[in-house]
Amino acid sequence: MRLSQYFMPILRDDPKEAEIVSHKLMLRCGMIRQEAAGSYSWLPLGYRVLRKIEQIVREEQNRAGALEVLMPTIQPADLWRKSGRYDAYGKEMLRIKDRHDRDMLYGPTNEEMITDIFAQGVQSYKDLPRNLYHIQWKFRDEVRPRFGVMRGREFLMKDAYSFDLTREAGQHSYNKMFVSYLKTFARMGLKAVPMRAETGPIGGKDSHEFLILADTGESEVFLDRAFHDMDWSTFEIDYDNVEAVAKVVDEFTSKYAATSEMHDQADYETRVPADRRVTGRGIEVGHIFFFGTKYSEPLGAVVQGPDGKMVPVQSGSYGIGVSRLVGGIIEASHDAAGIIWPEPVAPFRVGLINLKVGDAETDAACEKLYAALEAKGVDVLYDDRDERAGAKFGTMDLIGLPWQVIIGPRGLKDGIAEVKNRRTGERENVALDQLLARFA
Ligand SMILES: Nc1ncnc2c1ncn2[C@@H]1O[C@H](COS(=O)(=O)NC(=O)[C@@H](N)CS)[C@@H](O)[C@H]1O
Repeated sequence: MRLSQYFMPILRDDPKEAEIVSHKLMLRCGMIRQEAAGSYSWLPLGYRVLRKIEQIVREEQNRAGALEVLMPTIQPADLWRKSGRYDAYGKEMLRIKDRHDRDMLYGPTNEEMITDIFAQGVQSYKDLPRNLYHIQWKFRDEVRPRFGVMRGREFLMKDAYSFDLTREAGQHSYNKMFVSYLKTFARMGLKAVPMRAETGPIGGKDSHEFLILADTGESEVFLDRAFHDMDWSTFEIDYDNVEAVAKVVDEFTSKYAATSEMHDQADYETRVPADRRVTGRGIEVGHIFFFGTKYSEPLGAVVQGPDGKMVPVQSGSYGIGVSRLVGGIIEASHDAAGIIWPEPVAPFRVGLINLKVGDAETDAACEKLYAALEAKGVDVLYDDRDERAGAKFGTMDLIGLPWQVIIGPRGLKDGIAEVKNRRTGERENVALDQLLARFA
């Protein structure tokens, strides 16, 4: 992509309404624009990141055996009346009427709808287990939307729903989602620590939330430093191996980690030696629940068991804040100059900087590399604007692409370009004919 042809309205200064760094940087980089309280347009640079995060979530859900569907954002109120949540959900629910005066709502979540879909599609225990998920916009009329996309009113969520015959089988479905979350967040360069959690309006009694540590997190967390020493980005897992999956869950739940709502100081001091106690703040990027027959019973999601009797299925629901993650990753990965994108979610992998637009040799060298990178499918943003070098460096550091390739007349004399690693700041001179191999 040529920057001279892109749409990336950079702001020079921190917008006054932004309080936390991710909100400031997303506005300054022209990634989003606020349309209403808690509701944003995703501009090209931000939308590329959102789609990359969504795709990683999708791949790991599919790998865990979940099946992707897509349900509407607007739901009939009747389903919610059956479960009793229509009134219970409170003011967060955006209630609307259609032209025939029918009660409808903008879905804050989809337990009722997916259970109804499942109920009509499955009659026998032989069709279990199943896990259906979608990645869809939600609306929650938060009393105080803030921190940009972190606590929005319209936000993108992956929500998955599992269906099993027995509580024990349901536990394996829950455990598979637990493990898939560890892998999902690790692929984004995050260590999202699983913590026992409250179940709130979703219900049930088993629940874990996954938090990334960041000073601006809304949750206060207490954990064992041992988590930091674990590397969970590489482990492979056979999701069909019930014991192996349960073992990973045990490994991650045997260490102490709790938000303030669930924290027990005495237990903390007993289980975690003083030098390993870490407290801080965390951003909840995922939350999983097991709630048994809470929805299958009122919605009549029953199957014929092996003994011929009809039983309500055992269910859980599993959410990831896809749009929240864009802000969350910035909170966990930035410096004074701007964002530092982990490569798997970066909007572009390479920022190509032409230090002297108009200089024939420099233009030619940049065009050649740009075309070669594009031809190899490398996401490259080519800053071909007629701007001062300093401004170009500032912009590239601000938007946080993982790699910068800097080409100018001086370097060309020696047949080299400068390659800068945005995360480490390391600079390296690379021969022009070696550049493509570095990235392709
Ligand atoms: N107001 C919000 N803005 C942005 N992300 C949000 C918001 N509320 C929740 N999320 C994200 O969505 C995830 C799941 O939301 S939740 O309420 O915990 N869970 C559910 O809604 C269940 N139905 C899971 S399928 C949260 O972990 C959080 O990352």
